[in-house]
Amino acid sequence: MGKRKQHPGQASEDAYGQAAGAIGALVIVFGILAAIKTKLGLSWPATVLLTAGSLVALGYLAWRIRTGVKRLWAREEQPAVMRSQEVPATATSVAEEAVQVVPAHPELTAALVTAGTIGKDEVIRADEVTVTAVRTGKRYDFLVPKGRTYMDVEKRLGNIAGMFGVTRLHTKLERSRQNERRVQLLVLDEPPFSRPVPAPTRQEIVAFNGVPFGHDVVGELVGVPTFDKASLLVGGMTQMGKTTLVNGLITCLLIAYGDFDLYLLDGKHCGLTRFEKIAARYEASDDPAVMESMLDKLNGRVEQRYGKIQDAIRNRRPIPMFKPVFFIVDEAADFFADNGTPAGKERARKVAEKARSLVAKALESEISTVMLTQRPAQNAIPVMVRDQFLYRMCLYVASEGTAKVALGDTYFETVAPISPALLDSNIKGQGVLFAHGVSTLIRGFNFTDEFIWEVVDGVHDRQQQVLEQAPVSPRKQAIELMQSKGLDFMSTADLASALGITETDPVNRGKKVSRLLGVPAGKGPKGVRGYRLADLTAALMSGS
Ligand SMILES: Nc1ncnc2c1ncn2[C@@H]1O[C@H](COP(=O)(O)OP(=O)(O)OP(=O)(O)O)[C@@H](O)[C@H]1O
Repeated sequence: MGKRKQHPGQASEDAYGQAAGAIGALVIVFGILAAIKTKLGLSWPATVLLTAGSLVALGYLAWRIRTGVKRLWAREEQPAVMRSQEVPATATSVAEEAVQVVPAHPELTAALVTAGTIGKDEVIRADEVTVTAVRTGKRYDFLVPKGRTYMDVEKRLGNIAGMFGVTRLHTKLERSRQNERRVQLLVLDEPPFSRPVPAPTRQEIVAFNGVPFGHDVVGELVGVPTFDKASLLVGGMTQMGKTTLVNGLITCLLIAYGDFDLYLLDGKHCGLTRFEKIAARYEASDDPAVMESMLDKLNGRVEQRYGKIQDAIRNRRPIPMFKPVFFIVDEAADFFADNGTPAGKERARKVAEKARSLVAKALESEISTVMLTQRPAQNAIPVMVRDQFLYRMCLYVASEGTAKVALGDTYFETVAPISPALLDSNIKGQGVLFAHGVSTLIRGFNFTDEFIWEVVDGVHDRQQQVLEQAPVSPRKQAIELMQSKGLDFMSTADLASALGITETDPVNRGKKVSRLLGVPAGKGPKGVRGYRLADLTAALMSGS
């Protein structure tokens, strides 16, 4: 915008106006001073000085009032401005303070970051870590960062073990029931089971919640909550402790379950002999025909039990409780092998199918199978049988491939697997128990003979009491007769005459005897039809 041009006449007029205004103002000032002089009676210099001083003082007062009011206004507007500037500064200082007050746990943070369990920008807070010294190592109790869970640690347990300078075998992980972020990690400072742990007492076994299989790496009892609806396959190379483990397991079952029917097939001939006295049937044999006959017997019991379950459902009654039955086979692989002949192959096929059926049907009928094999080769136990086992255990084997035979083909894809090939083969009886998707390193019990005999004798005495107290019946009569004669087996013809059956036709006579005894006949030595003492006793004891 340009300046407006001024007219020359207008400038002289302005000067004239301003001079007139100045003369007017001087006259007014002179008048005011004269009035003050007259009023106060002062000399002219004093009047001028006093008036000038008063005007300066008034000006200063006005300036103070003005700046005071300005400051007041400014203070009212200030907080909003301050807040926007101060908030980030305050948050930063709190965060800095937190980092300073709660430092990261250096060992765990470094181990978990490098193992890939937590991110590089995450930490394990030192105030959320407790480290306790245990007998054989250290137990770390800590919380993983928010947004992570126990599973993140479990998935990388092998890598974490490596960060601690040990192997997966040296670690044990436990989760909390209260908090998904809580982790209890045990890190052993020496190989597992380097020191022997004494076998548990009867009281400790009774107090255990379930059936104990062995000790874990810190010497605590480990097992399964129940053997109902479950079966177990145990693999491991020769002389690794399978038979000792299963002897311990039977002893614990006798204590935990009290009473059950035990069917033992001792392919090793002397591995399970201690329990013969109380077994419903004990066979020391590696003949597949013997296995088949036991499977027939047990599958018969399964059918009987299923019949009772169906009956109960049809008649809207509660499902009956059955006496537990355990079928334990040592050196099981021998029974699935064939001798190369067509007949041998056919028998092997039938044995495999019957074993599969038994293990599969055990779920509802309370008949559990335990099989041991020292030959965990791919085809030693048919896949259709292997796949049915709920619980798996593998002692030392030379390779991961053989471990898969016992633990399952997909075992090494499970969470935190333990490789049985890494076990120290000099420490007998240790193995990986895989139950309900969790792997635990355990060492089976090595009970003294005295302890096992004491448990067996206790069970035998109880069995005899039940027999004595049973009401008189043809079955009881047959048992007493066979016991008095010291016989394990009696032909149908002999039993018929002892029970007063005069029928001469063998078929009708057989039917009558079977009806009286409530047990189907079987074949004895030399193919003679008749009854086993063990079968009659088992039927009397179980009331079936
Ligand atoms: N938990 C254990 N503690 C101490 N020693 C044990 C343990 N388990 C097994 N042993 C010892 O290891 C040896 C082999 O045990 P066992 O006979 O049970 O092995 P196995 O695997 O059944 O052998 P095989 O397959 O050759 O029949 C035995 O001398 C036994 O005393």
